[in-house]
Amino acid sequence: MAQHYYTVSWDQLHRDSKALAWRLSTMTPFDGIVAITRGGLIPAAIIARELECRLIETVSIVTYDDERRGEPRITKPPVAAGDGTGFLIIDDLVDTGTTARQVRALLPRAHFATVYAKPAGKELVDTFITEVSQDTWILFPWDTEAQFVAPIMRKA
Ligand SMILES: O=P(O)(O)OC[C@H]1O[C@H](OP(=O)(O)OP(=O)(O)O)[C@H](O)[C@@H]1O
Ligand SMILES: Nc1nc2[nH]cnc2c(=O)[nH]1
Ligand SMILES: [Mg+2]
Repeated sequence: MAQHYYTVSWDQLHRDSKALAWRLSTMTPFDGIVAITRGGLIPAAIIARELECRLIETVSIVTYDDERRGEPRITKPPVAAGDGTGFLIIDDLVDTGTTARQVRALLPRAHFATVYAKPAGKELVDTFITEVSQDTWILFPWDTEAQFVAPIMRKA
């Protein structure tokens, strides 16, 4: 289990994804975006809007079951991105780099960007915005919901 949690709100995810779009805007135009599902879908939608890119391809890769990492399985390869030339790959984060390695092998010539990155995987991506420590688990807005929390004194 992770030592720390880093909770990302919808608002923060939007802001961080937009910051990534600003950085990528100096590298445009891209012919299309490849979103790594599922986590890359929402960042990819935000970035596609900012870069005025209307061609979105997907690659489906399953590596985790909650916080447990397994063997990566490609359940849908990209079909319209060739070797990746001119394409931008978007994922929510890179952690160990397992997913990134698989996708890079499929699309070696694409530009790879993530919103968040951990040290073990950050060398595998070309551009990212925010780094968190390796022992931190990022909780995305789709992983969480607001709920009652007991007062500090009651918990003690
Ligand atoms: O660098 P890694 O150690 O490979 O971890 C990063 C990957 O893990 C998560 O995907 P996950 O497999 O949980 O699937 P999901 O996107 O469908 O939630 C995340 O969205 C990245 O794609
Ligand atoms: N939600 C989430 N999925 C991950 N997959 C690999 N690392 C992480 C993480 O920190 N958060
Ligand atoms: Mg993913």
